[in-house]
Amino acid sequence: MIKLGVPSKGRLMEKTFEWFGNRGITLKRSGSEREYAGAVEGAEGVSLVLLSAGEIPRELAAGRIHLGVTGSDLVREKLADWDSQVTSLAPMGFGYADLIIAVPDCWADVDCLEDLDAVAHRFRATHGFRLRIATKYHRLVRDFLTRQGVADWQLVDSQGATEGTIANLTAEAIADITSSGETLRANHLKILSDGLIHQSQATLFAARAADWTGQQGDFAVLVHQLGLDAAKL
Ligand SMILES: Nc1ncnc2c1ncn2[C@@H]1O[C@H](COP(=O)(O)OP(=O)(O)OP(=O)(O)O)[C@@H](O)[C@H]1O
Ligand SMILES: O=P(O)(O)OC[C@H]1O[C@H](OP(=O)(O)OP(=O)(O)O)[C@H](O)[C@@H]1O
Repeated sequence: MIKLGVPSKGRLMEKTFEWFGNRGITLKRSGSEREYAGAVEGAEGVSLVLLSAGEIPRELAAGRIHLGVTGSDLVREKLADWDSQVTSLAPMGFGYADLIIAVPDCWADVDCLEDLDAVAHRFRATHGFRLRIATKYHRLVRDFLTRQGVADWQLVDSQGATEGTIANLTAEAIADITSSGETLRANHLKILSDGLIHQSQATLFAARAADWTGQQGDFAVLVHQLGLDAAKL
């Protein structure tokens, strides 16, 4: 069987079911409301595995699932050298979110990364420690700031309510995803003009490490059914 990993709850799950449904494949949760079992109708040799969106990158990398739907941000964050481990088969047109760097609105002289670099330098000289950026996207933020030549910062881990860390005095800046911008506005934060790290959306990925032996026939049919460009595979 081709194992397809799909987010187990919320809008990502609903939109994923809709995306496959529009292509003639019915995915559904089977069993009770709280049971994480799934069923597939309309595609031969495909089984459904319901997983946390955040765990799907690791399951793909380990080859425990052949295909998986999750945010492109999560794959880049959780997998070192992600494109050597998975192939991106199709952006799915939902689950849009931007990973950005934001600072307090009241930092009138900080609008871009160059300003942040200058402030971070002064901050370290004044306070004796590096300016703190709260995030759960450690790999993506570290790589981005290093590439952009910003120095004198440190990352502090925040697994949720990240925009609140500044008011709580545990960070000076944040890096988090935003979609409507409401949370940033409510917490009096502004995005740096060149602070966009990644534009994420739900994406269908294939695992390079999965055992594809004997799955090629069913996979070829699935690729056709989903309208994927076979030449890209
Ligand atoms: N407004 C939003 N808030 C949170 N995540 C969003 C939003 N818009 C899109 N996303 C995307 O949804 C994905 C995160 O989904 P979700 O929070 O269900 O994952 P998770 O961290 O595995 O959750 P859990 O561990 O609670 O199961 C990310 O790829 C993220 O970019
Ligand atoms: O731009 P917006 O539409 O306001 O959305 C962005 C917010 O949504 C996410 O939080 P989530 O609700 O997943 O909770 P979290 O604090 O646990 O990350 C994200 O971490 C932001 O806080």
